[in-house]
Amino acid sequence: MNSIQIGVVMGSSSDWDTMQHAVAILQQFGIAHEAQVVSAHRMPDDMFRYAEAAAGRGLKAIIAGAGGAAHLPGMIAAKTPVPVLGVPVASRHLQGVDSLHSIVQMPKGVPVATFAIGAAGAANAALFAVALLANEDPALRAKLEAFRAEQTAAARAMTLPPVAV
Ligand SMILES: Nc1c(C(=O)O)ncn1[C@@H]1O[C@H](COP(=O)(O)O)[C@@H](O)[C@H]1O
Repeated sequence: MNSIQIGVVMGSSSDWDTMQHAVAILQQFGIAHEAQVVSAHRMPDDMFRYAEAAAGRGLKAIIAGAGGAAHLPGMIAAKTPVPVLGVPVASRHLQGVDSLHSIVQMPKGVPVATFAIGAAGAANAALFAVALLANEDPALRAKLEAFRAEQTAAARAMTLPPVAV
């Protein structure tokens, strides 16, 4: 069995609607991954254990999504040298601007690569992880290039409706 390469964690099961878009991309590219709830606020000891074990387990990157006071990606980054890709989940009251600011404003020395708010950000975090892995994997690089080519073809095929005014 392939060892797990990418960890996907999120602060709550309520983040799954967003974070499943990252997992869907990893599945599409056949990347061995895991997905689970890990909260810095609600289960800090578990979060520490997850982050401390990540490098030894061979994880190549961790995609961490959280909403509101989104400390999870930054706290994981504080405890592991494994690259952390942060996904701001849209929050109920501030639409995810709070999540974005919480994740992106890391102090110098502890980076979190921060993506857009919501599903597109989650998908892009996974595509970025695929691109990292593809540096060392020519077959995966070819799959990524095919994905891009399909996307280009779809964009070129776009047409616009007639003017409606
Ligand atoms: N931001 C964090 C963390 C954390 O950063 O450790 N743990 C949970 N949460 C966030 O709280 C929001 C509401 O969670 P609930 O829906 O469970 O109340 C979620 O978006 C979650 O990511």
